[in-house]
Amino acid sequence: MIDPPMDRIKVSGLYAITPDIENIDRLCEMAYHVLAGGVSWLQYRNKKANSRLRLMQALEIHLLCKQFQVPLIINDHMDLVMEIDAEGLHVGGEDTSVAAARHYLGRNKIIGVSCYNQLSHAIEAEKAGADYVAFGAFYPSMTKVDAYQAPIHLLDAAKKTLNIPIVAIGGINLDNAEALIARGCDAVAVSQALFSAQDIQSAARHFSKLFC
Ligand SMILES: Cc1ncc(COP(=O)(O)OP(=O)(O)O)c(N)n1
Ligand SMILES: Cc1nc(C(=O)O)sc1CCOP(=O)(O)O
Ligand SMILES: [Mg+2]
Repeated sequence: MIDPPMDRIKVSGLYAITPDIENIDRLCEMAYHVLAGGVSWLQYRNKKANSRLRLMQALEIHLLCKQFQVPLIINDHMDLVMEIDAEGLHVGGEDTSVAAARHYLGRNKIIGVSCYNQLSHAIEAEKAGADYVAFGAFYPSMTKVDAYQAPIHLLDAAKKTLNIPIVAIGGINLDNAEALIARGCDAVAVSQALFSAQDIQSAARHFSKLFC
């Protein structure tokens, strides 16, 4: 078993995931508001951008994250983590394996892993050196309409079994987040309910307060 470094900050609180937006200024404005609203972690995820746009957007967002001392996690693209020296990588079932990512990124980068509704997958991910695991989708998601569905009681079993932080994801909003937090997830990962909010900063503040 590979232990993740113990001195590393642990995933907790509100974990924002960027939407598929092309305009860099608009994306940065939105990212600024989630950061000012108190988000603890930010993931750069853009499933539509080409490699050039991804690099430009990730660089700009990383500058903002550094101002707020918020770790930036890159979705899918391991090379981009190294290219901009981001804090970590998130991988899913169709991405690089945890072992390969750890080998490439080394011990100082955070690696998060999607486990959908599979506790066994999470146990393997922890053994392989993941820093956190994500389960979902707990609610219907407009961002990922074909997501696997996860039952809320999965969090109880995950809490009892795993030693690394647990992130809940999928259709989470200000009305349903508390139920997941009460079940013991360490963080909630949210995209639409934050970035499509009329007042993004206020939405981020309200989500963040749920963890106080
Ligand atoms: C925190 C978090 N959890 C789950 C995912 C989903 O990852 P994946 O299954 O690889 O799907 P894509 O995001 O790549 O479409 C995530 N990105 N972040
Ligand atoms: C990227 C992603 N992964 C999911 C999973 O279940 O693994 S759900 C999801 C979308 C999260 O966005 P929203 O908060 O808008 O539902
Ligand atoms: Mg992925």
